[in-house]
Amino acid sequence: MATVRRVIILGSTGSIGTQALDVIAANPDRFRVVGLSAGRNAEELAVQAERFGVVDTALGADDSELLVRSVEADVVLNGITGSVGLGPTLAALETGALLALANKESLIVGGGLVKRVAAPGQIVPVDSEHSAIAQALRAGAPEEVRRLVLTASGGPFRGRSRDSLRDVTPRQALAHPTWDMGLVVTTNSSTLVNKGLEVIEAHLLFDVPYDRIDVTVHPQSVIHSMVEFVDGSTIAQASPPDMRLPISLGLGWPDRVAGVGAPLDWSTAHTWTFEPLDDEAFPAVRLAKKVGMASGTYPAVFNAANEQAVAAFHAGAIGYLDILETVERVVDAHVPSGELTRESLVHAEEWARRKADTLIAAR
Ligand SMILES: NC(=O)C1=CN([C@@H]2O[C@H](COP(=O)(O)OP(=O)(O)OC[C@H]3O[C@@H](n4cnc5c(N)ncnc54)[C@H](OP(=O)(O)O)[C@@H]3O)[C@@H](O)[C@H]2O)C=CC1
Ligand SMILES: CC(=O)[C@@H](O)[C@H](O)COP(=O)(O)O
Ligand SMILES: [Mn+2]
Repeated sequence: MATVRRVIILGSTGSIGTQALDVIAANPDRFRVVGLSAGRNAEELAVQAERFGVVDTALGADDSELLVRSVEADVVLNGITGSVGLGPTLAALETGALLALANKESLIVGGGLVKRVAAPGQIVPVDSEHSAIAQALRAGAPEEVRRLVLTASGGPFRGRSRDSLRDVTPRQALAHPTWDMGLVVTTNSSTLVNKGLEVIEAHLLFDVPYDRIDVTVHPQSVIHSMVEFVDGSTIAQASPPDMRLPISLGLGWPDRVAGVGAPLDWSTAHTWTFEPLDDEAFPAVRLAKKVGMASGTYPAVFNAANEQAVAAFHAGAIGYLDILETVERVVDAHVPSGELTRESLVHAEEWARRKADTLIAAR
């Protein structure tokens, strides 16, 4: 019989956080919440703390980091949105707890810094594609892996030309076809920046070079990603689009949590389709690969510029196509300086946000 795992949930008021609490509430014999954190929503945090009998809570990224350092836990689920999750990610790794990582930005931005602190197997991906790959990798040895194939839903604007996207509204960008998620990741899915970030995330998690990581568009979001092996076999992970499955695997890794999600229904006819990514209409994946290969502070600059541009788009300050144009211009202007350290990262991120803000103000 497995022991009850003590879990800290960072970003507990968000999409990932609330679904994690659903999983835990349904499995009290497997998990117990010992810490909760949010950004600003103190009211909801207090309700959650009361419901789960949690004493230790935190608001903001710095306090989330302190919470992780001061409360003993077996698993830390980082469900914070944005690169502000880097401090809590590093703190969780330093405690030796398992890190169930939804906050992809912290790994992408921290890159080598995060990898240096992480013990082998300490980071368990919660992002659906990377959870799928982690599951598929159980089917073969690392040297037998030829290629990773990430699936992308294609977002709400799949099939459209770049020109036709000029006047799309925030409301349209938030109409994700298959997933119900927070504002930033949903917007990033529409621009395909999310897939670009996920390619970098896959490279960092699984040590596969960029020229062996592909993206295919799969609008149904049922195949969550695939691993191609050297003998030509491809292992895909399939399940209805429901984040409670990868969240439960993140919390219980390497064990599965029974009954957490509905399985696929084979009694009705249905079709899964795949199509190539339209790089002209959606250049984000190409740009992200370039940034990932450049490594160092480039991924942090890419992400910070995108965070600024996404916020500006939702504030009505720029148009939809300006998001990626801003990111591209900031990346092009970046001059990396020396070794990757926490300080050089902070410096590069601050520079990227200022540069993006200047470009946004000039629109
Ligand atoms: N939602 C999903 O299905 C998926 C999400 N992800 C990734 O998971 C992460 C979370 O996404 P999602 O749950 O959708 O986002 P949400 O916007 O729904 O939730 C974000 C959470 O982070 C908290 N937060 C925001 N800023 C801070 C801060 N400065 N310090 C501490 N906490 C903060 C928010 O608190 P408050 O409510 O107080 O603002 C909230 O709890 C992202 O990295 C995303 O890319 C990956 C795959 C799927
Ligand atoms: C559920 C999840 O993991 C999201 O990151 C998802 O990938 C978004 O969908 P697309 O980016 O494929 O549109
Ligand atoms: Mn994903």
